[in-house]
Amino acid sequence: MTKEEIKEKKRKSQDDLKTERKKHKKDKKDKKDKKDKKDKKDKKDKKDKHKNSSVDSDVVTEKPSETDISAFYEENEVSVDYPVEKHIQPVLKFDELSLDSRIKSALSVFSKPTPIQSVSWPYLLSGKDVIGVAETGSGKTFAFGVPAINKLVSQSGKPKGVQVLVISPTRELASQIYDNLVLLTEKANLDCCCVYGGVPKHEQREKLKKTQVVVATPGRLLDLMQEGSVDLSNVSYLVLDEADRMLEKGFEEDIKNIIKATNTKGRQTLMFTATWPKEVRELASSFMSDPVKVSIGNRDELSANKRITQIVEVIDQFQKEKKLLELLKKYQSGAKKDDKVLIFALYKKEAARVERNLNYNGYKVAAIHGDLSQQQRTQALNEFKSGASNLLLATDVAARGLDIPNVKTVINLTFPLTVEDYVHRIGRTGRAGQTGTAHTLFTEQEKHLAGALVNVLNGANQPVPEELKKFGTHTKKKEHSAYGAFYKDVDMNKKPKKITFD
Ligand SMILES: Nc1ncnc2c1ncn2[C@@H]1O[C@H](COP(=O)(O)OP(=O)(O)OP(=O)(O)O)[C@@H](O)[C@H]1O
Repeated sequence: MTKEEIKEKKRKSQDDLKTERKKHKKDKKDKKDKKDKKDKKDKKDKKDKHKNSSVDSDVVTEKPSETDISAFYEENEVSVDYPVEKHIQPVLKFDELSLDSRIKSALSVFSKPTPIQSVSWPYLLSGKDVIGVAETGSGKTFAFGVPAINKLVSQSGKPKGVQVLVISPTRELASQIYDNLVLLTEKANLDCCCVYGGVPKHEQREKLKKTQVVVATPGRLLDLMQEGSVDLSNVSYLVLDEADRMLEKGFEEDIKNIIKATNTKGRQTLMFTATWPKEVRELASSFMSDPVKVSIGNRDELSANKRITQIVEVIDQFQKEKKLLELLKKYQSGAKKDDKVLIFALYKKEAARVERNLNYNGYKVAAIHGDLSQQQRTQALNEFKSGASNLLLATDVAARGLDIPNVKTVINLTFPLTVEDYVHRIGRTGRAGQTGTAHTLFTEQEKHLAGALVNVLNGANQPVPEELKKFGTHTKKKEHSAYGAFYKDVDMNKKPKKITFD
């Protein structure tokens, strides 16, 4: 090849490269334009979708403006999984809702509905089955509770038999839901009864004879059903609170047996939770009829409350208890000395050891775990709620649902067995619009959960420590949902052990 030919070839290949680059740039631009166009269209569709949603005149008395609704949907990242033509507009103020005046008066302590209440109430009041997914501490108890009691008071005459049943995974949570529902039933001259294990049955049997509303943990409820002390055949409003926990494989049979005993034809079924993993969705739908799924925030991915500052520290597991003492100094000294701190351990043996160690170091600590009697558990929780004690040590029995005022910090001394449990645990702070901090000690033992934790941190715009990234960011699929918060040793080869609620 002559020099000229070589030059010509070089020039040609440079031209080719230029054309290639130009083409690539153009493709990229086209792609971007296409995406922008699609985003614009999606946004428009979303707006139109809300415009198209109908007002159910029976449940909504006043119509909020379309602009208000669009702004509300966007601000709260509301998603309603239901055919557009069947959508019902949300209620943005209590006044917009057609509710019994006694129930309205019980709500007057609040200024307006929370987003999950705004969106789910119109569907619930018109008799629809609803799956409600919203962050921890966002008012889900009244979201399902208000329509339940309103349904009872709308009947002519005093309703007979148990008509509303709420199932909850722990005794403490059942008791808290009961405390909330009683605020409504008392006003409406109805009875509410709470049924859970660890306390004598006699009083519960007596109350069951005349109540219309029951809040229960599954174990004790089944026990009372088997001895014939409760008839669920009139239950026409059934709620699974912390629904994903209640649908885990180890609990499936108990829940099926309870649901079978309810009024299967005319029943309205509700599932509420802050985490809705794919694994439970199919089973959930088998108990529901044409459900509306309402989510607040982007809840298709596991996500934590964004008002919680999440700090994750990767440390050697033998350093954990020393580190805990440092953290308590950090979170409970000076101006913060009376701040409430909740510490999570994983196993009850671990909790008992840490409790001794904290007492030895001069901390007055209340504790809730499975080795304690129900009376001790209730007393510890009450002391922490009232502020008589500002340090509570708990296992995952306290991870879900508990609404304890002013918990400033959650410390995860040992990481839970699932990242869903992590989201629930840290959700004990930052409730009802407040902020909070979650400080988590992460060790190599939990490295298989690192990827999922990184996703949760990223999703809430929290810093991800380099040491955590080193464990790899792949997410391990949950192999069996029975290894939840109440499970002891995780051996993936073993058949899942049946977990019972009491
Ligand atoms: N409309 C409202 N406005 C302000 N606060 C409210 C409203 N409704 C309920 N709350 C309060 O918000 C707090 C949290 O409510 P709740 O315990 O029902 O949360 P949750 O969504 O069930 O949380 P979790 O997922 O942890 O179970 C409670 O103290 C409750 O009284």
